[in-house]
Amino acid sequence: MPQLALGKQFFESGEYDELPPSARRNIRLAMEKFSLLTNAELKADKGLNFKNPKGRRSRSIFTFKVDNFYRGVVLAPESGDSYLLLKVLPHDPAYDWANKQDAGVNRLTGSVEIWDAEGLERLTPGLEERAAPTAPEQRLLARVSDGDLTALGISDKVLRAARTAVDSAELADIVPFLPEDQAEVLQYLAAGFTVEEVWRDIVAHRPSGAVTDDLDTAIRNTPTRVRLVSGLDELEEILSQPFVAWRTFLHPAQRKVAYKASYPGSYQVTGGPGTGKTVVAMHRVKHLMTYLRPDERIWLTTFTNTLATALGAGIRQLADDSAQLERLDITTVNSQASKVLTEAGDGRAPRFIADAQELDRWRAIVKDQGLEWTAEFLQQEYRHVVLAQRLDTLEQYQDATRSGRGSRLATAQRERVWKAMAAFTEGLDADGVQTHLRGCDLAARILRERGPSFRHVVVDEAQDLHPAQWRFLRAAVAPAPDDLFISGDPHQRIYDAKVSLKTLGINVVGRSQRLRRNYRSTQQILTWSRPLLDGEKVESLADGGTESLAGYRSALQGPVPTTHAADDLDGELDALVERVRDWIEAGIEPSSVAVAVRAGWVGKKAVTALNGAGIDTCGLREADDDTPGVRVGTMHSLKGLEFRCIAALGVADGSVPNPKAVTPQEADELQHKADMMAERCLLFVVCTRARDHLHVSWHGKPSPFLAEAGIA
Ligand SMILES: Nc1ncnc2c1ncn2[C@@H]1O[C@H](COP(=O)(O)OP(=O)(O)OP(=O)(O)O)[C@@H](O)[C@H]1O
Repeated sequence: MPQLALGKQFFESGEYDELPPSARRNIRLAMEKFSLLTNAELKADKGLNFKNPKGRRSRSIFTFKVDNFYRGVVLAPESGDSYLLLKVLPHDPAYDWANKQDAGVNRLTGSVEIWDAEGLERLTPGLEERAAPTAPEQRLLARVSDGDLTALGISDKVLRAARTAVDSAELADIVPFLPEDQAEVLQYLAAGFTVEEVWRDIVAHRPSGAVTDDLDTAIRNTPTRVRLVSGLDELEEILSQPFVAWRTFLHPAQRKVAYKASYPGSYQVTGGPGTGKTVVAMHRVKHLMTYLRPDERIWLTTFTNTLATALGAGIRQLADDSAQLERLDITTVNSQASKVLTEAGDGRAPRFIADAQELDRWRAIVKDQGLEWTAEFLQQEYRHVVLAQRLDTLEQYQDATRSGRGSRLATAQRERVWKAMAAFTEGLDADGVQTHLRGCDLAARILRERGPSFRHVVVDEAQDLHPAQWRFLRAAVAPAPDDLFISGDPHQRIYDAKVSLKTLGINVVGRSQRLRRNYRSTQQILTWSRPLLDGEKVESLADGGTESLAGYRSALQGPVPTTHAADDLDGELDALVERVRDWIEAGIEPSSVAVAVRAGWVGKKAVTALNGAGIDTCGLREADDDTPGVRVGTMHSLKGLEFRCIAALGVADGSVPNPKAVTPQEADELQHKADMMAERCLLFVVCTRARDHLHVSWHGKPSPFLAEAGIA
């Protein structure tokens, strides 16, 4: 029985979803024939019109007729009866693509490799010429011997091209032409990893099978890039859903984490922006759902409602068993806490106040009690000391270490601060309102009494959770194998939330994995954005250590981000309109473009300017997938999202960092540093939301973050 298979290239191109229904139907019919006929019969079939392209590099790559306009490209090894569908393209591009590709077997893992051999061969002599003035021992991979490269699965032709690279940027030039696994090894070596580390962290995790020259065996050996199809029913099911590569092709590091049978306790996955942490969290949910016992439930949680909605949509693409899905709750931490408070109270949901209203209350208390501290100071003291450590009495507060706070408070002062705290909470209770964090604290206390409600909790965007929220999470699930699965990135901490998970009863020591491959943004966007955080100490998610972006890279290529220094706001808005118009005229959907601003009033100006130029816009928070128009929103509202194009507007001195969000150095040195770091991370988060294009602008002096990064 022939083995049908779909290649990652076929999913990735996204072109299948765009094909007319008649072409899609014909692809299904062709695949049906593949499943019925022998290799020889297929090649003789008139309807399919199997053709080996004239300039082909591989004897096993064929094109076949889908209809008068489209042709499919398939790998059909002579040695067997497997058919790997690689692409469906219009007639000429299909031949062009098929002509350039070669197929081989990775000498280390036995997996099938398809690469742009024409491009690689065409480029290599020119690269050698370019590299000639640089002595071989000064080139990028000089410290790695040919033997080691070969042992890591690098083939001779790739080795020859890789040896020409003098720096990572030059290596990036050839990456798009290389077999994926080999490119990955070279990128890690280029990032400074040793041969042993690459072996241990990358190569050893790859699925491997018998290494033969036989492409038929190799196709079956490649689960990370090939989806084997068991029969026509399964094919029908796959082709009837929209194509999303992450659903099928996990990186070995992602698969290992998501589908490990069980962890003896909590587990943590970290990684830079776009490394697929959310994808892994969703696959983990799928895995856990399969093993759920009757009466058990899973809670998948994240930071904002927008992200929770996106998680819901993602999970439904991944798992379609409605009985399983009914046992999954997807809510933010705050709304789950609200649910617990509602159930425990009189059935009415608590009324939450926003940060600005909270600050107004603190201002009133400062005035009433004639205090020497600012409202901001008291708000932070309440959040970072009192709520963080769950202090209930003055005695506890007097004894508390105020780590992270840069100002000292004497005993008498603490007494006065405590009086302010009491006035604050009494005021909330008297008015029947609640802050979200206090709500989480109360909900955690209720659950500790009542007992946990979930068997597993999976947390995404964990870096911004406050200790009170962590206590609620801890109380929601009993300590047990696979209790908490945590995913987050400390480089994206934009709300100054630091926790020691261990002291909260969550232990991930020895149970964590860092992901390094970015699937979202081009390497150019990563290379541009990384210096924003270079040299900064980024505290890890769990316990005091530090986290780094070592080895963080992307296989995607695109244009270098652009900057624009304008004389005034009007000039900056003109440049924004021009850039957005260029993107749209190049065929990018307006809804895939986002404009990020630090201050709301700048957003309004951007909307007026874009609308005035005939470009529709819509507020980021109000938009759903179907709302047309360019998205405009605050930098914070971009958290966790992604867009093909991002324009960051107003990245100027005096706006980024936003002085209102930064405690003055003289008021509290440590808090000042923490606030600055959160603002720095915010800019990093915004830049790394972009998939293809990034545009950053300012007028007046550029943001000091850009200046320090050597960008402006
Ligand atoms: N194995 C994969 N194959 C293809 N695409 C992937 C894979 N893993 C992730 N992606 C894609 O990469 C993008 C980023 O993934 P995801 O949102 O999970 O990353 P993240 O680490 O949670 O990002 P961030 O921390 O920046 O919010 C998404 O478009 C996702 O579909």
